[in-house]
Amino acid sequence: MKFLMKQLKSQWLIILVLLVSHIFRAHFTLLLPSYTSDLVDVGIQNSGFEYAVPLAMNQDDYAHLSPLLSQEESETLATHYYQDNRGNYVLHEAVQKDDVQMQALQNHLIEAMALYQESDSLPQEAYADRDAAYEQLVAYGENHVHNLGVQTALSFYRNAGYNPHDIQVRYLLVQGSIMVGIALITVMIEVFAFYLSSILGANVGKQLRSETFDKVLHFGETEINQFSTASLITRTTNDIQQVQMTIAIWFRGAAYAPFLALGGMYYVLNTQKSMAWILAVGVGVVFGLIAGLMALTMPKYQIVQKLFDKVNLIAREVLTGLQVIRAFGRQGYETKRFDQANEKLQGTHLFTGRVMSLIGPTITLVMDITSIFIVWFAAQNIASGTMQVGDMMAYITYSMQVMFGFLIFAGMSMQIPRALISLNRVREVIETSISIHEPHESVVLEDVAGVVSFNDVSFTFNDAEEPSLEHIDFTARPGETTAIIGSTGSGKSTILNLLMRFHDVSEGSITIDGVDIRQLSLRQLRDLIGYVPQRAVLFSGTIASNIGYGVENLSEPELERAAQIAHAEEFIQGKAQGYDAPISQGGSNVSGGQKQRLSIARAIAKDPEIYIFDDSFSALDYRTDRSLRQVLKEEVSDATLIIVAQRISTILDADQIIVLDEGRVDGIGTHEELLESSSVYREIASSQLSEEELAQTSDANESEIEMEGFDAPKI
Ligand SMILES: Nc1ncnc2c1ncn2[C@@H]1O[C@H](COP(=O)(O)OP(=O)(O)OP(=O)(O)O)[C@@H](O)[C@H]1O
Repeated sequence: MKFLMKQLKSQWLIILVLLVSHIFRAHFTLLLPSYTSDLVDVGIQNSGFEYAVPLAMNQDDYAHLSPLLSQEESETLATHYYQDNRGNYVLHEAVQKDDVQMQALQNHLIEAMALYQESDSLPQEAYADRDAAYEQLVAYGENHVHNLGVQTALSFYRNAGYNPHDIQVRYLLVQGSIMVGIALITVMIEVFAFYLSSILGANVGKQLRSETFDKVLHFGETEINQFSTASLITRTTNDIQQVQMTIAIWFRGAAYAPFLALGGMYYVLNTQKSMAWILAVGVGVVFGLIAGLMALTMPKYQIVQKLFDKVNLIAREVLTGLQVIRAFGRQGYETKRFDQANEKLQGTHLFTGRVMSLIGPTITLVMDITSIFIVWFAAQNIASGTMQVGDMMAYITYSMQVMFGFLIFAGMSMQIPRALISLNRVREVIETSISIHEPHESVVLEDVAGVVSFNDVSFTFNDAEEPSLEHIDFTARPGETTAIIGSTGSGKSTILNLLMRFHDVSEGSITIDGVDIRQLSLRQLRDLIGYVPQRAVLFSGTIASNIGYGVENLSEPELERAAQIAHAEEFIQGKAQGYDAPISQGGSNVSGGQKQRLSIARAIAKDPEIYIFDDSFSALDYRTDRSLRQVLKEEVSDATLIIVAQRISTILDADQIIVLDEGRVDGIGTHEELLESSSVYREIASSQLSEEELAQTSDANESEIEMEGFDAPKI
């Protein structure tokens, strides 16, 4: 939650505007039912007559009304009406158009106007005792009194020779236009709120994506392994998408619902308090239903996310290993494995889907039953004169809006736990503490020579029990080639990864020109090194963009030089577009050897002080391997070369060879020295070279095993 708040904090302005627009939207939405009520009660039932005030009356009616009027009321009539040429008493236009004056006049005349309707049924004595008679009328409710008054005004108007139809049409038109206006404003606010909530979701999504991406870019191997690449991809895509969608939907609907529900309740309580219990029961039942559904589905939603991970994992594994699966004829097995995971996911989805499909009809039923109760009790109130038909209609609408508000709020809030699971997965990535730290105060190396020293270095992986490297001690000097050889899993790549600070040493230290690499900024350390990984990685773009990846604005001659040294020029020139030939994602449109050459050219283009090659030559044929190293040595004669290799022929001419055996140094020396001193080295050498070659190489005459007739390219 704290994390969510932090993400939302930066969006406070959008949230504020959204909430304000929701308040306006609820306000306008809640205005409509009372207009509908007026349309029925005034517009239809009372022919558009809003006030119990005669707009006009003939002399007879005036005479009949007079005995019911007090002295003061008679004076009021006299001042507000004038006599037209037919002798009718007509209300002044200005008063007719002024609601305040009409209301005041109505307050003044209502008693007489209401009693007038009843005058035929009232005994003469009661007629004379106006107060007592009026009290009898009020007992039926104010609505009843008002209706009687309006009926009097209406009949006076007719008797005076006017047609009330015009007034009714005018009233319906005005009210209708206002209602259309309100509806339009509501729609506009709604569209605006939709737009804002989408922006809000998209902003938070973008924020999370860039925070995750930035974080992952700083991850060391340890953190990558902790999450796995597949999971990191799901977290940056699917999980963030889930959070983004929930935020957009929640702020669009759920944030609006309380305003609608509370506003509706206010109107309900203001109209008919006595019937509020029906609504309370309805809302209670809706809440009970939703709580029950949540209890049923929520645990399943948690499972869905995990099952989704599983399906993702299998899908990724299958897609990346498609060739192997086909080669080993394991399609059937993989299909079954995928189907199992997929069916589990489908089963869980079906369960939640079925439960959710119940929600609509059940809630509609509850709402309908509530409406029936409202109509039942309202009918009694209408009969007793305390309520009008239009009021009942408005009451039903308000009640439905209240229930709907609660429903939307609860229904949409059900999405939150799901989104929180996703948000938590994203938070884990963003809040992971990175094991490789920048130094507090970095040392800046100048005039770097490139002397790399491993000083009694040991290293244990986080999740491993045994150390992968123990007491590694050697120095690689500029102008020299240091080779590292050893069996699979002996720790060769780990040594290079420690030098790149993909991991930090557990014990001992690694220095460059005597400075601990942990004191150098990561930027400077990695700028000093040209790294060629074991598996060449290319990026989508062109050949030129891949070679120039580590350098800004690489000049054309530099680009060509790097390609020449890496022996990539020939195949580049063979392409119609040359250096501008496209490279597809992951370099899938070039061969393994070509990929490796481009990867080597990329390191050379950086012109670094230290080169590290992690078994980078094994994808090259023997000839190219030899020639490339020869040219490289000539061209970058001042640099420190560290080469990890599996092939003895690759390292025969190295100035020093470090033999690794199960994470320990078994021997350091030249080829000839090691043949003498290291049994491990001898074993590797004898497994790869013939007796003859061994004898030759031990005479330090490696050139004799060179391929004949091969010329290195001229640089
Ligand atoms: N992320 C890891 N977590 C735990 N152990 C690891 C991890 N990566 C490598 N190891 C272990 O560390 C040891 C050294 O691995 P490393 O990759 O350095 O060997 P290598 O000599 O480069 O092997 P190869 O020649 O096959 O590439 C191995 O025993 C390996 O199982």
